[in-house]
Amino acid sequence: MEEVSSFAPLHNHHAMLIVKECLEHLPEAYSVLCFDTLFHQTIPQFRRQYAISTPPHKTPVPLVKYGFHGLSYANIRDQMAKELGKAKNEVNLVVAHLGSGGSCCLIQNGESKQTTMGVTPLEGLPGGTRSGTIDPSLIFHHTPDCSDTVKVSGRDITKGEFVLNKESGFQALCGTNNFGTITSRAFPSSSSPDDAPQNEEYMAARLTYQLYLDHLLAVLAPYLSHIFSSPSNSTLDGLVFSGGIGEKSVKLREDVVRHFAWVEQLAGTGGGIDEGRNGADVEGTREITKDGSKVRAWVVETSEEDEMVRMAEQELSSLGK
Ligand SMILES: Nc1ncnc2c1ncn2[C@@H]1O[C@H](COP(=O)(O)OP(=O)(O)O)[C@@H](O)[C@H]1O
Ligand SMILES: CC(=O)OP(=O)(O)O
Ligand SMILES: [Mg+2]
Repeated sequence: MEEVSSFAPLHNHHAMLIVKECLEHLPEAYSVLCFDTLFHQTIPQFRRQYAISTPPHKTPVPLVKYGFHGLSYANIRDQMAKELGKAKNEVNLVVAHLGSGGSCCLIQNGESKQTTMGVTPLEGLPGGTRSGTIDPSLIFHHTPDCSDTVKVSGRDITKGEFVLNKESGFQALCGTNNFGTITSRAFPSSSSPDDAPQNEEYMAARLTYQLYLDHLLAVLAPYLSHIFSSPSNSTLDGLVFSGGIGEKSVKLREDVVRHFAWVEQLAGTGGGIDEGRNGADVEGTREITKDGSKVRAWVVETSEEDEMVRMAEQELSSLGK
């Protein structure tokens, strides 16, 4: 595990510190490691493979897509199956887990079939301080000494990874990594579109919001079409919003769902976003689109902790403990 720490520099090192503390202070306890990548083992090989040669040196793990937020996706899949009264292996979902790092997952028949994060959590959507997918060559021009290392929290990390993980994303675009702040700057509630402020802060927030929405739609559209066009003619059970941004940003959910209004028009459902449901100040799993919508959208409060408890209980009961 030490060896793979560098693959998720914002996460694995801290996870390793917890593992060490547990081993040291709870030596009698039975430890269960819950991997955030496990849920994505069902992604087909052609989507896991990168079109690059095998490196000449040995790497701790093969350089393929692993995906992350798997604990969250498993928990959301289970919550949605319960909500819909379906078996877990029958649900078809497109899930957006949007937190300080964001990713999306295509879930068909209860299994992950594609996700946006890759060999590390950097690929895919931009995040609070992460670049997300960029032209890989850009970093050599931006930080010519990108393979030199810097010390972060007492360990070495390449300058390139530091820039891409910690000095990019929303923070780099508009000076804050909080999407709530970005939305309130970009859409000040008091002003009409005609007298919206044209200052730098407003413009930067606006650009960040547009960029994020655009990246998100560029992922969600093909994921939805995978479900609608599947040979088994399966139905979409939900477009799910989750994570801090997905659970809290009424505006982003509305803009995403409105983008798919054409699906409702073609199908003649009269469906789409239900402003009352979307804006309601309630907690827990709920649908936010009108009854009869073809793209049924939901908010699901994810719990990676619940999924870890479930995995640990399953492991212990299989051992008769
Ligand atoms: N009111 C809000 N509206 C939109 N986004 C919000 C709001 N409050 C917090 N957020 C976003 O939620 C993010 C945290 O999400 P969370 O899933 O808890 O992140 P983490 O990836 O750290 O687990 C914050 O970084 C912020 O961008
Ligand atoms: C795996 C990952 O990127 O998690 P988070 O988005 O919570 O940082
Ligand atoms: Mg999180």
